[in-house]
Amino acid sequence: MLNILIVGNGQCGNRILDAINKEAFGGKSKFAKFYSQQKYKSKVETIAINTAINDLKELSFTKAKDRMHIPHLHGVGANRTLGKSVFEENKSHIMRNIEERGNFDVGFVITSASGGTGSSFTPPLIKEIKENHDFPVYAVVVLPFREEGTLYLQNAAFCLKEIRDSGVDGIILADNQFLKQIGGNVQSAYNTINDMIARRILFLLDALDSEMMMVTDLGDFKTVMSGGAGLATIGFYEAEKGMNIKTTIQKALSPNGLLFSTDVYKEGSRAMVIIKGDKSYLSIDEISSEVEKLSSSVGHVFKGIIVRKGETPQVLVVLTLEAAEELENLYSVAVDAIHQEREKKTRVEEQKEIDKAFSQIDGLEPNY
Ligand SMILES: Nc1nc2c(ncn2[C@@H]2O[C@H](COP(=O)(O)OP(=O)(O)OP(=O)(O)O)[C@@H](O)[C@H]2O)c(=O)[nH]1
Repeated sequence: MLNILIVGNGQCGNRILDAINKEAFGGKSKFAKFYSQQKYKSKVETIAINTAINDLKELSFTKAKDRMHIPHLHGVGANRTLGKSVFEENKSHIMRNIEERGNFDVGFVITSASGGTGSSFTPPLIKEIKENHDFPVYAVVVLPFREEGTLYLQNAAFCLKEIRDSGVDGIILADNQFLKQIGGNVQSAYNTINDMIARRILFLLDALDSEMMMVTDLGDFKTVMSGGAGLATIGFYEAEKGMNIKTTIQKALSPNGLLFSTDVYKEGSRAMVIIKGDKSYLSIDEISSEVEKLSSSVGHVFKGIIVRKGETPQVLVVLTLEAAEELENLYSVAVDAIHQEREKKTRVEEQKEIDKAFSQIDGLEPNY
């Protein structure tokens, strides 16, 4: 049995964590958390951390003991410099909360890259965990819609770089912009995206702690995640009626299944393909031919099969990337955003000249 830590930082991280708890408690009901046992086979500890109390109150499936409020007005308003100093002031308190929960085999920290709290807490939190413990820690990072504004774009660029430099064992990317194809209004898109991420993480946990027909384990996951440029994404697909396993694997690797825009066959570095379902669907020949196709272009592919009586086949692919064109695009828009913010700041400085002009009449009265 694995001991797993999942931390959700900031509003986005909190909500994805809540979606994980919703799935794990098997719950549609808001009250599920009060009486149900988690469905996890592993021992999973979840902690939602936020500076904004209202974001924590909004959670429906995360127990009160798993919500950690770091008082700072109503969030840090997308200001990462402020966020970092709030983390520093509360670091020992946060680490104590984690440490009181025992030892872990693996940890996940979930955040948006672009807000204030999550994006500034996550890099130093991972650094702190890595310096004091020896379990692998993976970041699950949500990238912003590109039209959300310059502050969010510049935050995303700096946050990702800092997470990479934090000692993290790998970054799993999910991109709101790419996933917005799902449609609907923002709130329902968020819920759908959060459920998609939650489902993939729970499938992964299930697979890492399963007795499979063909085994993949935490060691294989670590090897996959250490490949490529330290970046990864996850694909998933549940077979539709009559769909064979070959097509289901292809769909998991296509834009239909991935959390981040990538051409798997061009940008992939290592992969882990896990197939779950009733034995009758699992044609070993079809599975092998698809896995071989993938390994001929990405290099090593670990394969795991979990036989579950009566279950519709589902495929999960963890894929590390050696290149990421979409991330390069994001950085080039972010650089423009950083320049825009800098110019704006200079303009504001110039406006201080206006203040100087006004101040010339301080203390004077009009004479008529
Ligand atoms: N997928 C997804 N993205 C979200 C959700 N909520 C917010 N975001 C995205 O997260 C980014 C904003 O970050 P938040 O997590 O809200 O900010 P925070 O970390 O709480 O920081 P502050 O509010 O600035 O203190 C934006 O890019 C949003 O699009 C959510 O529930 N799901």
